[in-house]
Amino acid sequence: MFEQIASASKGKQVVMFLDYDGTLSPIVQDPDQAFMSDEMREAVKETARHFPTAIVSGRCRDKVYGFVRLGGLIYAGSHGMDIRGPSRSRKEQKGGKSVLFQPASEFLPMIDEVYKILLERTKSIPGAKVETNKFCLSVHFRCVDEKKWVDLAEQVRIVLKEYPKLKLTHGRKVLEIRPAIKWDKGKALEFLLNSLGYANSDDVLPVYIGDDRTDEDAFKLLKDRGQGLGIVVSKVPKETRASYSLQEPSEVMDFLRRLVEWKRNSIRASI
Ligand SMILES: O=P(O)(O)OC[C@H]1O[C@H](O[C@H]2O[C@H](CO)[C@@H](O)[C@H](O)[C@H]2O)[C@H](O)[C@@H](O)[C@@H]1O
Repeated sequence: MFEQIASASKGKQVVMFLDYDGTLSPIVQDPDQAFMSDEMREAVKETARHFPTAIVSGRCRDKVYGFVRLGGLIYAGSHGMDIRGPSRSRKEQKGGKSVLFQPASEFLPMIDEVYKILLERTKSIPGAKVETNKFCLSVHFRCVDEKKWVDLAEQVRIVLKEYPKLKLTHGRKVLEIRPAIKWDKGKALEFLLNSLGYANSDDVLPVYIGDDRTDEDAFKLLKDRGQGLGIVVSKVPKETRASYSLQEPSEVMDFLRRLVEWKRNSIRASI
């Protein structure tokens, strides 16, 4: 797989897009403890030194930055609804100037309201956890007894009936609530490519690595563009629009290291 990707990227600018949970950090029971290893941080840091790199997460931007703790990267939180991205002007980009893009900002009061209601509604279900990700909410059931999953989903459904402008999606043992706007990780990827100046460029190779259903929107975008590569992180074969797969975050780390090494060698060879 690596050789195929390296050969596809010859003469092209690789732009790296990385999901966080399950891709850079292993899945753990407590979402607040999903730390990334120092080795992975180093691999991401080196990746960002060699290629434009963005973290695209369901978490809110501040939270995912709190886990990654690296400058020089683009951060897109809340499934791409909270982007601190590069300025469109090359001059400003060089000066490190960034711009905020938040297409769902009008939903903030509604999301806050629903967060409070869900906290109240789910507090009697042991193990249930409601997490706010600024423009989105996550209702976790990883630590809920399987017999109670239906009850929890029903509580969420009842609440959302009153909020038709919000929609429900599913992730890894999590129900995700977000504004029903046409915006997802795929749109965020496209937005970032445009912001980086690669809107209609043939000599760019976006690479997106992710493990969850919301990452499929980004894999689809790449397929539809006929440009770039999706890499799904999964231990088991699953239906996906990604072209390649890695089994777990440690393999993602090895892949990033190899890519950096390959880039260094190609720079050396060209001198
Ligand atoms: O887009 P991502 O960066 O992958 O974020 C998706 C969700 O990830 C987190 O939940 C998942 O990881 C947790 C920690 O390993 C795990 O406990 C949980 O079961 C997983 O669903 C995060 O907590 C969510 O808010 C994100 O939406």
